[in-house]
Amino acid sequence: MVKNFDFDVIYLGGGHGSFDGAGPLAASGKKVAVIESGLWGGTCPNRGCNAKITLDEPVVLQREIERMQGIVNGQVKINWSELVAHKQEVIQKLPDQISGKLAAAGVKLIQGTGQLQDRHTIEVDGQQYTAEKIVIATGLRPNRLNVPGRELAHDSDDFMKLTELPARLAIIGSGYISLEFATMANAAGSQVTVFMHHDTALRSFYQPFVKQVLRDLEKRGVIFVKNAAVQAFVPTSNGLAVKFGKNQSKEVDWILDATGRIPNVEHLGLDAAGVKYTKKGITVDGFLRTNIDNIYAAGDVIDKIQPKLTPTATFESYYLYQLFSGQTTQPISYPAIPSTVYTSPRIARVGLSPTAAEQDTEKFEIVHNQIAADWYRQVDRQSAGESILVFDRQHHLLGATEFSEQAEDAINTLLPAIVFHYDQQQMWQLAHIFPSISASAWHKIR
Ligand SMILES: Cc1cc2nc3c(=O)[nH]c(=O)nc-3n(C[C@H](O)[C@H](O)[C@H](O)COP(=O)(O)OP(=O)(O)OC[C@H]3O[C@@H](n4cnc5c(N)ncnc54)[C@H](O)[C@@H]3O)c2cc1C
Ligand SMILES: NC(=O)c1ccc[n+]([C@@H]2O[C@H](COP(=O)([O-])OP(=O)(O)OC[C@H]3O[C@@H](n4cnc5c(N)ncnc54)[C@H](O)[C@@H]3O)[C@@H](O)[C@H]2O)c1
Repeated sequence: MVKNFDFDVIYLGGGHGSFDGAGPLAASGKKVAVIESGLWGGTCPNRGCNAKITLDEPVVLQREIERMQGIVNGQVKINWSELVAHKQEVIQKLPDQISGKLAAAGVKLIQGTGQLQDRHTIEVDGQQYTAEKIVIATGLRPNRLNVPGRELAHDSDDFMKLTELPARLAIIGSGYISLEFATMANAAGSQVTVFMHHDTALRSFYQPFVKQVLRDLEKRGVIFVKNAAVQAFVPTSNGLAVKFGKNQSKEVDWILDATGRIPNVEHLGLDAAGVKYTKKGITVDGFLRTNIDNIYAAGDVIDKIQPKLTPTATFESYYLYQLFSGQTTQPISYPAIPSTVYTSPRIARVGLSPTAAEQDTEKFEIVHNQIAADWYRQVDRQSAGESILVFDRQHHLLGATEFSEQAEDAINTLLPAIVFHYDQQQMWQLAHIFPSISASAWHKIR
């Protein structure tokens, strides 16, 4: 007997993990609903990528003018409150644009907090909706360090709403958010202290490049406290104190807890529906299916080895659209997912890392390039920077890592060579606009 459901597919959560696939799925004729408790579009547009990159833009400008001193004169001073207002202007239309596009494709938008009642039913504000298939795409939320005074610390969302920049900023952790926000706050004039859990930062990036980024930030006045062992946050007459190490203390005005993000798996009714999860997220198979065969997951909430980033969430969402619309019956096959830390200079990477390639130098060719040796990077006087390219012995590009002002563009342009395994002949079929970052980057791989 075929049961009649309200929808073919309901997505729980309205971020990239759902909307990139939900729209095309509805447009293909399926009955689709998306439930969102907060802002349409989720983390990336509203309190992640788009918001952050807007705050970063004056840093890029400041650094370029710094390098061009003498040719242009004067320093750039960042007006933080104007910058935050500009960021708000840039991002405030995004939720309506995203929900508008979904509605136009035929998706039913349900605003509210959803909870599974059973394997086919989700309740939102007392109303029940049923679907043949359900996709959980509820993302992550900031971790809160479990120390006394934890309520005195804030998260990245709070930081991006600050209309006044704190004079003295403590950042706990040394991952993506810590290093990006330390870069911005330092450039805008804050005294920044980063409290590191261990003695390394950005552990998934190539460490010789990370060390150069840290050295540059140190020269600019950022203090890094290694193996900090943060114990507590306490109010003082003049601000707040971070208690760390053996009875050490640092007084600041504001504390950013950037100690990672944890999956939104609680209060979703996962147990009621029998869906398995761990503290790293929802467990799925190669079809992004949970142990309950009509319930799937997508985006950051999945327990996975792929980086929890927007390109991964988008790829998964699009894969589920293809699976649900019958365009594929195959398990998901992830491409090489690139990532960048938006420090200034940035570090970007994709594919096989130099560290992995160094383990077998017979098998791989590793090519180092100095950014300053590239005439195009001399145009804006880039002196810091390096790229490392990894090839197989037939000269197929397998991986690329770069530390430079435009590392994200250099890595992006090389993606097809890695994903489609181009040979020399194919590489020469691409005639890039000259001069450009793409032309520079491809010049080094052919
Ligand atoms: C500060 C910051 C900067 C970042 N910068 C980058 C970057 O530069 N590049 C990059 O690739 N990635 C970046 N990321 C990561 C990126 O934002 C995420 O990988 C991406 O947003 C994941 O999308 P998602 O759909 O899985 O989750 P989310 O976008 O988090 O969406 C999940 C949605 O589910 C909703 N939800 C949760 N529970 C319920 C419920 N019970 N009912 C209804 N709705 C619910 C939430 O409100 C949320 O809108 C950044 C993240 C942060 C925090
Ligand atoms: N450019 C980007 O793509 C970008 C930017 C920001 C965020 N993100 C995404 O958001 C996620 C979360 O970012 P994040 O920076 O919070 O996480 P992260 O995992 O990158 O870094 C967390 C940091 O907290 C530290 N830490 C953990 N426990 C600690 C403790 N007890 N004391 C001190 N330090 C401690 C870790 O050592 C690490 O340095 C990232 O993993 C990424 O998926 C991506």
